[in-house]
Amino acid sequence: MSANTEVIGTDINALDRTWSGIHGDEPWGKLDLRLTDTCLRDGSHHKRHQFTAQEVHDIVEALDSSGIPVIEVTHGDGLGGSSFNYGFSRTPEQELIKIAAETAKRAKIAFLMLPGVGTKDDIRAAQDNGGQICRIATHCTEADVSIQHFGLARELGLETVGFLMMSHTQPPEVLAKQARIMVDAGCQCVYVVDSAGALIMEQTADRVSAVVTEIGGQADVGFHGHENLGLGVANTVIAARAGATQIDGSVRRFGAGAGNTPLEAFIGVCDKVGWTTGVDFLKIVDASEDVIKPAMPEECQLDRMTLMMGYAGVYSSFLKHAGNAAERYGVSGAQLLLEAGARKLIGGQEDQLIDIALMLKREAELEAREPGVSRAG
Ligand SMILES: CC[C@H](O)CC(=O)C(=O)O
Ligand SMILES: [Mn+2]
Repeated sequence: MSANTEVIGTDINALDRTWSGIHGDEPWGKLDLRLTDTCLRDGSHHKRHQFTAQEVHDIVEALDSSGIPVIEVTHGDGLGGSSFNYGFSRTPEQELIKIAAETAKRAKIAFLMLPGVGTKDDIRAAQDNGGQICRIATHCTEADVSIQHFGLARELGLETVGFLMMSHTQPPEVLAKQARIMVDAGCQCVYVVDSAGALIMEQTADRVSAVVTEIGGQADVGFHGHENLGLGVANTVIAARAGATQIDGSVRRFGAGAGNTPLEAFIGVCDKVGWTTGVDFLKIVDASEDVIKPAMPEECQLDRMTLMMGYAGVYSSFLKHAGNAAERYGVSGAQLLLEAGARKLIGGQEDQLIDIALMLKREAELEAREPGVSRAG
C-alpha cells in the first residue's frame, strides 16, 4: 500500500457515518438490492484472462469483507472459454472458482456459462469446486438454448440466473418473451444485459419493466450495465427504480469495454438515497484503491474505441479482439467497430472482426490506387 493510499484510506475511514448529508429520502422509496461483483469474470476480458490465484484470493477477500453478497468468477467468456478463439486463461478457471469459494466467508460464488462454449460437465465441476450460482448467458433472442442447462442446474440444487445479452438490440416485448422461456426452464432471476453499454436511461427502464411485468412474482429481474457511453450508474439506478432487484457491476469498472457499472459508485448512490445493499461504502472504496486497482493491467478507459462500442452497439468483450485485428492489418479500430455494429455481430462471431479488418484494408489499398472508387464500387 502506498503512503498516499494510506492517507486517503485513513481519511475516508475517519468520516462520521451518521453525517446528515449522506442519507436522502423521497422520491427514492425503499429498495433492498442484491449486488454481484463481476470483476473476476467480466474483468477477465480486460485482463486478457491472466488472473493469478493470489489476485483472485485477495480480491475475493476484499469484496467479501466489504459485504458484497455475490462474486462471479470464471473465464471472461464463461466456463470453457479458455481457448484459442477467446484467449487462454493463465490459471484454470475451475481452480480460481475453488480458491474463491474457499476464501469467501459470506459471499456466494457465481459462475457464468454460455451454452456451446461450456458444457454441462463444466457446470458440475464448478459446483464441485464450490460455485453456488449458475448464470447461463444467451444472445437475447436465443433463450431456448439455455433450457437444458437451467434444468440441470436446478436438479443439482444450484441457484440460477439467466443473462439476456445484447438487450439493446431487441424491444421490451421480445425480451419479456425470452425471459419467460428462461423462467419456465427453471431460471430464478433474468438479467437485462446491456453488453454493449448502448442503452440510454428510459430504454433500460422500459426493458426492465417489461421483464418485471412478465416474470415478476415468479423470478427476480436483474440489470448488468457497461460504461461505454458513461451511463452505467445512471442506467442501473433507473433499472432499480423499474424493478430490477439484482444488480451487477465491477468495483473500479474492472470489466469489458469501458468496464462495468462501477459498483462502489453505485453503492454510494444507494447509501445516499436510502437503498439497502448490505455493502460498507467505506470498505469498498478502500478495496477499489488498495486491492482491485493493483490487479488491473490499466484503468478501463472511456476512449475512442470504447465510446465507439456504445455508439455502434458492439459487444464489450470484442474490445481486445478488435484492437488486435486493427493493429495486425493496419486499419482504424474505430472504423472496424462501426462496421461490427452495422453487421450486428453477436458473441461467438469474434472471427468476423478479422474479416472486417481485411475488408477495410482492401478498401484502403483500392482507395490509394484509385481515389474515390472503393466505397462507390
Ligand atoms: C462473453 C460473455 C459476456 O462477456 C457476458 C457479459 O458480461 C455481457 O454480455 O455483458
Ligand atoms: Mn458484461
